[in-house]
Amino acid sequence: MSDPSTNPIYRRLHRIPHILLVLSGKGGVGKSSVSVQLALSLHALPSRPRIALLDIDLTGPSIPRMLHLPPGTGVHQSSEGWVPAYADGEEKRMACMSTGLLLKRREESVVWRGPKKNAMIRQFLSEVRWGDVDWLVIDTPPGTSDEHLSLLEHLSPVAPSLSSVLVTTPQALSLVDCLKSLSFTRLVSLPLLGIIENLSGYVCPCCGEVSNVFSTGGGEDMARREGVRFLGRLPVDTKLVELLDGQVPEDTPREGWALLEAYKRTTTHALFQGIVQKVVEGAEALQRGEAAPGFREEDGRQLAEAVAALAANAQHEEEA
Ligand SMILES: Nc1ncnc2c1ncn2[C@@H]1O[C@H](COP(=O)(O)OP(=O)(O)OP(=O)(O)O)[C@@H](O)[C@H]1O
Repeated sequence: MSDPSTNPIYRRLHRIPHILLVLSGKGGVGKSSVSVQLALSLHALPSRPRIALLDIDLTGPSIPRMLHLPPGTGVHQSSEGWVPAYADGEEKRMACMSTGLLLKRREESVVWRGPKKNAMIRQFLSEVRWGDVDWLVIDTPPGTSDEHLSLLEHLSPVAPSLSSVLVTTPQALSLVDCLKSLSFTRLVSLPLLGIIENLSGYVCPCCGEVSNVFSTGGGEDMARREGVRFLGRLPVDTKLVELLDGQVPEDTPREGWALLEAYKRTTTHALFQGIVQKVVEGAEALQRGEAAPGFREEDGRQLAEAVAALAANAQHEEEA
């Protein structure tokens, strides 16, 4: 086996204790907003961890908009690699990198084929100067695409730090795709910390009360059936949308990071506390060598070996 210290991705990432992939079977279920909320909620922990948020949704990057970072903000080249943008000002505990930050205008489209996407993912993993971060949260594209395979191939030298969470909505169509993503995590031996059910119920914009006007519970049922941990349910919250669309309410206290302060005042933030606690517990248990609940490798292979087998199979099918 080759010496991992010669691998630029290993050298850049091997000191990060927790690398968390946010997955969803389907587009539009709220994966990016969950990634941002995970990053914000981790940032707000009393232990004051340092967070890096990497947007691998290369052609549909929404993280910069949600973090209120306009194109071109902060990202620049230095002799030691790309310096990421910081969303929390001088505190510099929330670093972000995304193709959205490299564009000149937000409306600019990114039309790339597989090899260019693969090269960009590699660059993001090997060339960004994250510094000593405690959590690297990676927002991935929906489904189980070429990008996922590239990402896991590149990340296999740091496999012991990897885990994932899966976002779904309660509707049957989303749940079917969620099950496909769940089986993907097993196929590649990627530990899954659990399932989050988003857009489940509704927060009254006037009183903040949560009601179940739509179907709920599908994600929880699936988690139970599959023996996977259910991390929690997040309702439709109009205040959250306004915030992630770039509007910090007028009455937000001005000390501290305005986005985080405004987020802490949403109903969803209160509900997210339980989720982030379970994520931290799950990731720390993994670090101690315990298996994630319901985690089973499809055929007993370790991540690197399983990803290599899947990539070889994909190549074989392309050539056939
Ligand atoms: N709990 C929620 N309450 C209200 N709106 C939400 C919630 N979660 C997500 N949204 C909104 O739904 C839209 C889609 O969310 P988001 O971009 O996070 O989905 P996604 O799964 O990442 O989509 P894509 O597949 O396009 O990357 C956004 O406008 C977001 O603000």
